[in-house]
Amino acid sequence: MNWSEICIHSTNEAVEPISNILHEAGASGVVIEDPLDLIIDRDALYGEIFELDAADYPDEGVYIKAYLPANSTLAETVAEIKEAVTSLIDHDINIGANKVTLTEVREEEWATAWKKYYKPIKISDKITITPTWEEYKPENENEVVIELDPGMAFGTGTHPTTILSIQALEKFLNENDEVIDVGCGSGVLSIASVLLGAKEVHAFDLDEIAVESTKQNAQTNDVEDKIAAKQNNLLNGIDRQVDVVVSNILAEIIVRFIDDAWKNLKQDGYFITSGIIQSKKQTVINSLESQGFQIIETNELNDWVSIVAQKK
Ligand SMILES: C[S@@+](CC[C@H](N)C(=O)[O-])C[C@H]1O[C@@H](n2cnc3c(N)ncnc32)[C@H](O)[C@@H]1O
Repeated sequence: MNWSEICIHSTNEAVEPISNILHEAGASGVVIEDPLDLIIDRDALYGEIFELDAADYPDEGVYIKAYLPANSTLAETVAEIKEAVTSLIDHDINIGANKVTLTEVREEEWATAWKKYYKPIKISDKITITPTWEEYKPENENEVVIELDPGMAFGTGTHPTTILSIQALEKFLNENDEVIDVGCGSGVLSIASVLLGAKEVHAFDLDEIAVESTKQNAQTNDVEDKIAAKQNNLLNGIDRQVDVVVSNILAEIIVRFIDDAWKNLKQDGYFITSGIIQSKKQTVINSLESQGFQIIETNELNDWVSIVAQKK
């Protein structure tokens, strides 16, 4: 089969909603080409070296690429994608240049195109994420290794927002904690929570494919007995008292369920949020504080921010 590579020139802020639009349109393996990846000292930060070619990257903004079957409905699919992306403006999301290009690619290129970016990555001193198809030998017996095949779900573990979330989990999660993961995607944060000592995790995602991916990846990592994954819209209808709520979703979505996160947390519990673009950081902090949360710390990677808040 022939495939077409769709490339959308947009902004960091629009990466997640556009990735969702592409997935919903049936695209496979979304690749983000962010020029900041060229500057960042990956070797020092995560012990991982990528072979990146500057020619693949825009001067400003990011390229979001995905692969669509080049069949008779391709033109309609691309038109729908363009319309959905443009309508993000109505949600106050900056879509930047919003230039869409289409290139035909051969099947072999498509199959490996996104995988070439996905290599074992050291998230912290303790945690390494490796794709299921790569051989990886832990450097020492304390290293926690998460094996992932995200398939069509978001969450290779390599995105800065996921890295920030895992680093916060490593710092604030205690042995035997109960955790809720809102917007679980591939299940990467749920699995990290269990491997860091959580007793049980309740993982929710609106997207059925993400729920399946979480279940599959939980099995691959032998933690399926500790992760209950379910389709759910944010925390609607959820009523439990946990130690940690973690959520890597856009700022616009986080502010919509801060009250539910508060209700579902024990006293002194932590709300770890990520997926927040720099310009929306203060909005999220203000909403958290007006709910009664105390901001414990904020962390930044590239243009992205994570916030750790505590129910006091
Ligand atoms: C940025 S991804 C994060 C995936 C993974 N947790 C990670 O850190 O890599 C956000 C996820 O939130 C999900 N999501 C978006 N809106 C949602 C909603 N209203 N309720 C539940 N999940 C939602 C998306 O389907 C997507 O899987």
